[in-house]
Amino acid sequence: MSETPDIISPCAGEPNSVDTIGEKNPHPKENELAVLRKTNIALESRNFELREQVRQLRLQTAAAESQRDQYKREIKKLRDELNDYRSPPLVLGTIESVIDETHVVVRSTTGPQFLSRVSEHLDPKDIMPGTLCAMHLQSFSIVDILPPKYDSQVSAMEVMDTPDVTYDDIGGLEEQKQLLRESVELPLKSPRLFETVGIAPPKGVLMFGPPGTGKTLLAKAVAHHTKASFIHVVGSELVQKYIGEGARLVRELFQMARERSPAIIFIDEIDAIGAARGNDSYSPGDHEVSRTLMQLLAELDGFDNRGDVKVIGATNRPDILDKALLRPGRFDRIIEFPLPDEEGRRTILEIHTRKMNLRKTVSLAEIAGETEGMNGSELMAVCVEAGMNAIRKRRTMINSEDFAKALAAVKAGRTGIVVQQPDAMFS
Ligand SMILES: Nc1ncnc2c1ncn2[C@@H]1O[C@H](COP(=O)(O)OP(=O)(O)OP(=O)(O)O)[C@@H](O)[C@H]1O
Repeated sequence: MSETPDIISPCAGEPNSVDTIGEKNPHPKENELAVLRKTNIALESRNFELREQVRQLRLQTAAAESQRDQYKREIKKLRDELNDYRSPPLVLGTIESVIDETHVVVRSTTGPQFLSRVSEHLDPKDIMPGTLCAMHLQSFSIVDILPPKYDSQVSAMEVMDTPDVTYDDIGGLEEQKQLLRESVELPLKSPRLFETVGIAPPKGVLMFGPPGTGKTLLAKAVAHHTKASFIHVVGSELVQKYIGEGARLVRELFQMARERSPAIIFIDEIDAIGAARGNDSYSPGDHEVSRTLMQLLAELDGFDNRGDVKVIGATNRPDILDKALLRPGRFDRIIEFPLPDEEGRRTILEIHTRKMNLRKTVSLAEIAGETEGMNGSELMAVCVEAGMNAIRKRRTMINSEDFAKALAAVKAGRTGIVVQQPDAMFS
C-alpha cells in the first residue's frame, strides 16, 4: 500500500502570485487550480485505498465471525454432553392432576403414572395439569418444568421441501449415483416396475465413508430428482436426555415422512444410535440409546417398502454398527463413498470453479494431481480460498498462484473460511 500523501498546500512549492524577487506571475489562478487538482487526485486515490481496506476488513470480520459461531456451537455441544454425563437421564411426563403444593400425579411418556414430589426450587404457580415436566429417574420427583412450546422434534430434524442439489453438482461417484438411483429413485418413480418383475425394492440404503465425501449431497440430489421431501436428522440428536424421547422422535420422524411423502429420511451419524454395545459398562444413557435403536428397527420393519418413503443412513464408522440394522428388509443396500480419485477430484474442482473467473493458465487437472487424499469438502475449500487470494490482491481473475497458495493453506488446515456457499461469493 502506498504512503498516505500529505495534503498539499495550494501554496507549498508552487509559484506564488508574487514571486520571491517581486515579479508578477502572469497566471496565478491557473497555478492554484493545478495544485488543487493534484490535491484532489491524491485524496481520491487515498479514498479508494481506504475503501479497499474497509472491504478487506469486512471480509476478514465475516470469516472471523463465522469461525466464532462455529466455536460457540462446538462449546455448546460439549457443555450439553458434559451435563448429560453429570446428570442421570430424566424422564419426561405430563402433569395429570395436582394433589397439593408438593404432590402431583404425572403420566410419563413411557406410559405409567407416578405420584411425584415437586422439587422445592420450582414455583408452585407453574405446577398445573397439562404441564410438561422432567422427572428424576430414580426418585420420580419433578426436577424441571419445560416451556409449553418445548418441541424436541424441531431441534432434531431439518425438513426441506425439495433440495436444489442436482446430480450435476456432484463430481465423480458415478457408481454410487447409479446404485442410489436404482435403489431409491427408481422405486419412487416407477413402483410398478418392481411389482411387475416381482421383487421388493430395497427399504433402506446405508452410505459409509470418510467425512466430506458427498454422502449428504447425493442423498439431497436423489430427493431433488424424485421431487421428494428431504428430512435430515442427525443420529446424535435423536439421543435425548429424557427417557422415551428418542423413541418418540423416531416415531414422529416416520409419521412426518408418511405425511409429506414422497419423502426421503436421511439419518446422518446413524452410528450414534446404531452402534453395537458391549455388555459391560452399560449405563442408563446406553439403555436410552438402544431404546431409540429398537424403535428405528420397529419403524423399518413396519413400513411398506413399496411405499414412497425411503430411508438413507450415513456413517463414517460402519465397523461399529449393530448387525441388526443391516439385516435384509432394513438397510439392505450398502454403498461405499471413498475419497475421490484423481479424475473425481478434477470433476469436483470443475464443479466448484464453474462460476469462478479463472485465467486460462489455471490447470484443474494439475491441481487434481496435487490434491491426493483430499475430500470434496476440502477441494471446495481450495477453490474458495483461491478466490479469496485474488480478492486480497484486488484482482478479479484467479491465477495458478492463487490456487498454489490456497492448496498450501488448506493442506495446513489454516484457512478458517466459510466453505458452504462459494456460489454466493462469485455470482
Ligand atoms: N463429490 C462431490 N462433488 C462436489 N462437491 C462435493 C463432493 N463431495 C463433497 N463435496 C462438497 O463438500 C461438502 C460436504 O459434503 P457432504 O456434506 O455431502 O459430505 P458427507 O459425506 O455427507 O460428510 P459427513 O460424513 O461429514 O456428513 C458439500 O456441500 C460439497 O460442497
